[in-house]
Amino acid sequence: MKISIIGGGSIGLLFAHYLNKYHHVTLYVRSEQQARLLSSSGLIMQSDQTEDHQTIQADVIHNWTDENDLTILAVKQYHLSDLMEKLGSQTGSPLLFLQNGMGHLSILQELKQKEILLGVVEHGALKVNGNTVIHSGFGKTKLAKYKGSNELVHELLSSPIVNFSFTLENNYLFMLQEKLVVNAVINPITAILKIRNGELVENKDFYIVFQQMFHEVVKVLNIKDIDHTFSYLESVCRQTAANRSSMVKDIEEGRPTEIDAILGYLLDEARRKKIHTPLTASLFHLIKGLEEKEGN
Ligand SMILES: NC(=O)C1=CN([C@@H]2O[C@H](COP(=O)(O)OP(=O)(O)OC[C@H]3O[C@@H](n4cnc5c(N)ncnc54)[C@H](OP(=O)(O)O)[C@@H]3O)[C@@H](O)[C@H]2O)C=CC1
Ligand SMILES: CC(C)(CO)C(=O)C(=O)O
Repeated sequence: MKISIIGGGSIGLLFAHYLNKYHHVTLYVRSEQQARLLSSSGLIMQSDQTEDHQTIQADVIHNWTDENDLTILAVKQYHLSDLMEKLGSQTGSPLLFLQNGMGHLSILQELKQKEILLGVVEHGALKVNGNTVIHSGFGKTKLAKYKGSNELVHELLSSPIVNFSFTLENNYLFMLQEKLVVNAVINPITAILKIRNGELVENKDFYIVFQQMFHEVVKVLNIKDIDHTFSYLESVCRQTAANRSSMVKDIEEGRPTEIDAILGYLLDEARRKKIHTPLTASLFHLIKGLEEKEGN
């Protein structure tokens, strides 16, 4: 397949590395400098097991068109609004959105593309510089259809790429909600306390707040299988125990966080459903306050 990836950050570089092994990938980035670096020096992927260097096609976002089989959106939630005009001007090729949170659901309704997929990335990736990425956590990418046929999903599922598999989920809403629970509980609390993910389940007092937040979130999302969802949340927390969440890193590095698409989305839902969510509101404002204080 001819695949375009928009965004040369951690996830964009990771996806470009793996998909380029089996497909024809072009990476669209914001700066001329990064496009030149990738085109001239190639893309480097580092992990515990290996370091891999390959040539990659890269260009600036200005030159992106939908003359391809798939465009993958690998930017943060808060970057999407800037791309809407560009995505709206082309209506042909299918799109795959990989963002955490659920803020992007409302903008998908505005797009005319006939095929739209949603993805949940369970890998960990860390951009080192414009052409180097560390694959820090091995997982998989879950895909679900938002609209259109299943053909594209099956093409991706059948790409035999080592350490980079895709699975098909039946219901995009359940898929995004499950990840939202994880990000809504783990990210804000770890960012406020500046702790590793694992400390949430290791420290008995932090664990009380972890549970309280979980119960608020599942109530807003009207999740029925509470035991299964709590086990999933706890297992992610234990599997990523040594990690610092993306929100901790965003706050510390002075970048905006994805809090609007995570807790902001939940607060809107809570308001709409008239559900009282004092802890979600407090965590939301504490993160907003930290963003302001750290100049994010
Ligand atoms: N990193 C991870 O391990 C995981 C990330 N995710 C999710 O994946 C999404 C992407 O995250 P991540 O890759 O870490 O984020 P990064 O901040 O590392 O990368 C985002 C990239 O998007 C680029 N970008 C922004 N606007 C545009 C534009 N208009 N045109 C082209 N490029 C643009 C930025 O460019 P510039 O560098 O020029 O600013 C940046 O390189 C997020 O929603 C995140 O929550 C999910 C699971 C794991
Ligand atoms: C799963 C988790 C919490 C891993 O750190 C994550 O997705 C994040 O940090 O954004």
